[in-house]
Amino acid sequence: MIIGVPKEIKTHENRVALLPGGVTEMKRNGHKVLLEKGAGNGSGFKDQQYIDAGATIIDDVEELWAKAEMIMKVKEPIKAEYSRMREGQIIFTYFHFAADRTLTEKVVDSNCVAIAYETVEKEDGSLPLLIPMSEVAGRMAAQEGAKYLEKATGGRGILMGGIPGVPPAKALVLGGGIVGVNSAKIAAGMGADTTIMDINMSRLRYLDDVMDKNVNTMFSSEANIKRLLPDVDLIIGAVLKPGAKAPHLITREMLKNMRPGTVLVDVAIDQGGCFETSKPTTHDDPIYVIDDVVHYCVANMPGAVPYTSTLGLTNVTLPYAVDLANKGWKKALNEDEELKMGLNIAEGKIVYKDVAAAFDMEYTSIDEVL
Ligand SMILES: NC(=O)C1=CN([C@@H]2O[C@H](COP(=O)(O)OP(=O)(O)OC[C@H]3O[C@@H](n4cnc5c(N)ncnc54)[C@H](O)[C@@H]3O)[C@@H](O)[C@H]2O)C=CC1
Ligand SMILES: CC(=O)C(=O)O
Ligand SMILES: [Mg+2]
Repeated sequence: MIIGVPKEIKTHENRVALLPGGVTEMKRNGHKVLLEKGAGNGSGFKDQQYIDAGATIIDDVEELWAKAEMIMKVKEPIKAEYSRMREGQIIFTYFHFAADRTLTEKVVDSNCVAIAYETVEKEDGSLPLLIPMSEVAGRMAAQEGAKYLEKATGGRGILMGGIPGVPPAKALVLGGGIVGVNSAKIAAGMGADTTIMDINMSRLRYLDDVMDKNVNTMFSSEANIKRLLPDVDLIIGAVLKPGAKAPHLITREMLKNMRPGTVLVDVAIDQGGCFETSKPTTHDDPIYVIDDVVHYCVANMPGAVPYTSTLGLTNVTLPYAVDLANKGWKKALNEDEELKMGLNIAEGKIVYKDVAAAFDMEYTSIDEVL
């Protein structure tokens, strides 16, 4: 199979979908890799390393998309890329369809095969291709939160850990999954008095067992959230129902109950965001203020630490990509339930229920396309 790896073009997105070692692995399996010139630069991997591994460097991105039978990317295709997607082509990347109707419609119209990293799912419900990026974004969320709590960046001017004689900041983490546990770890490590909320009681029991002393757990409900709002400094949004649009746990009205300079970091923004007032921002211009509350809503947080993120991502995506290349998408998905969960749209049909539901579009059972 011919595999194409374009350079990411989203603002400050420096990750790349395949490492030189991945090229070697693809070649060993009889495949050909086309890499867009400079695609690995942002993560510290030079064209020459890819050439040495056996890749062909392509200068013209249109040519790369036209020739590739499978595109491996990091972020969802954006406007400039819509016209490049084509019938029968496998696109293996993050899509986050439920947050983006236009993208959903463009992918349907293209008749390509969209396999989304974020919905590949193991039997135990874990999301193996999302986990490493959630680990990165979770850890970053606490450090970005600490930064924007500084007065000069619009925050309340409170130090996360306080000092002897002065209490620390209070952090609230909504969702105790991978983003949640990682952000709570860092926030608590900085000394913040941290609360994690979730609707999954077994998860709360686990977190209660393993987290530091300055982390409390609380059942997630509107009443409990409202109770904490007047007193928290930092809120991290980390909820997820795989593939679906995120629920709004904090409404615009509720911002009035917060102190000026409170910081919201909405990591769930890639699925539409869990605060009503969230809208996607970029690393160029990451925050905005509504009712004196600072909002940080960057949809590709891991793009800021591309060395760590590219290694973390490609560690987990490569085996699935090799399988897709070796078998073709239908056979690979039919033989692997985990990968099958990744198929969102194929041949113009939406086969992931929560994506169709997000836009009231037609849903087709996956077995009809496989
Ligand atoms: N902005 C960015 O750059 C990035 C965003 N993400 C996003 O972060 C979000 C969280 O991802 P993960 O932690 O990996 O998911 P996860 O599945 O590990 O955890 C989600 C948690 O939310 C809980 N939850 C669901 N509804 C809830 C509610 N109403 N109240 C409280 N908790 C609730 C679930 O029980 C689960 O424990 C996803 O939308 C993911 O795509 C992940 C990586 C990077
Ligand atoms: C998961 C995701 O959206 C990202 O890594 O950018
Ligand atoms: Mg994202």
